[in-house]
Amino acid sequence: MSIEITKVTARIGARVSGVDISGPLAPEQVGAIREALNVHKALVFDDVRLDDAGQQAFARHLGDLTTAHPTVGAVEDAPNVLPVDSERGRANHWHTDVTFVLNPPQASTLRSLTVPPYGGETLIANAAAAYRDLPEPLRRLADTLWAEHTNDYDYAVPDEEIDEEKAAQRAQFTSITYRTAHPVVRVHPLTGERGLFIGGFAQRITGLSAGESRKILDLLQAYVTRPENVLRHRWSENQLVLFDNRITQHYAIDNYDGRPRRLHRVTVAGDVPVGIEGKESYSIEGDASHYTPLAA
Ligand SMILES: O=C(O)CCC(=O)C(=O)O
Ligand SMILES: [Fe+2]
Repeated sequence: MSIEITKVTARIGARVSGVDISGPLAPEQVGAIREALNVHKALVFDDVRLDDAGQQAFARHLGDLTTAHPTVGAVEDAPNVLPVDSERGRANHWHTDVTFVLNPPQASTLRSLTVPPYGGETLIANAAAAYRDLPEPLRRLADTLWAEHTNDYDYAVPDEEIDEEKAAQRAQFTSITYRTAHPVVRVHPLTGERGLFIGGFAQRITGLSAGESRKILDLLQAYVTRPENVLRHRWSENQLVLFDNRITQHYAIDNYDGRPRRLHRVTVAGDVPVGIEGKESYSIEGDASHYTPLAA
């Protein structure tokens, strides 16, 4: 059996077959998966027979795991597994996972447990294609910018949707404030590819006012979310999606009428981002070393 990679769209996403990720993997198989991830940014594995331990073991092939989340609790008896449950909040905003810490996860895995009968797709965008799409003057501007990412910002939730439980979840999410400055254009450490590294936790462009920051971030973000740069993944049960968190953003569409939807997330610890001039991200507030070991 040899690994087969089949593109899902021109710019992002591929299905991987010919490898059983529930068992031990040979170094060549891990190498082929890593290579496919570098090229396609998001990989879909169908009919996986994994439990939490198996998902953790698979993710560990790519590096050390983070604990489930800096501030949100793990699945019982699985400290590296974050429950992604429609009951516990919905990630229907564009983001890159946990970019408010100094070394955000390099990769995320999502495994489907319960899939709603309709809707509930995950959008995943290629932030490198977005960077390449920028007209030259905007690319030159982006190259010079840094952004502050934080978990503590003004999440817009309509008042009628705030109930006690949601307020408690929000309080837990922001129970420790993190703030980190990252380059707006990040160089991928394995491929040298440049990508826009912004997303929902990027709230402020260093040196600009909040209002100016919003305009610049919105302008750049529009290139990330261009339909050509986005994979719309429709879940079926027992799938695993692996995406490169260094060079993508994602969005969980809230279009399933509150029907049950449950995924489990395991993330792989990442490196400290580096900008095009070799300068590293720096922490402004909050030490997340308990959450994510610094990957070598
Ligand atoms: O529910 C999804 O499809 C994605 C959830 C998400 O963004 C996350 O867990 O990081
Ligand atoms: Fe996410």
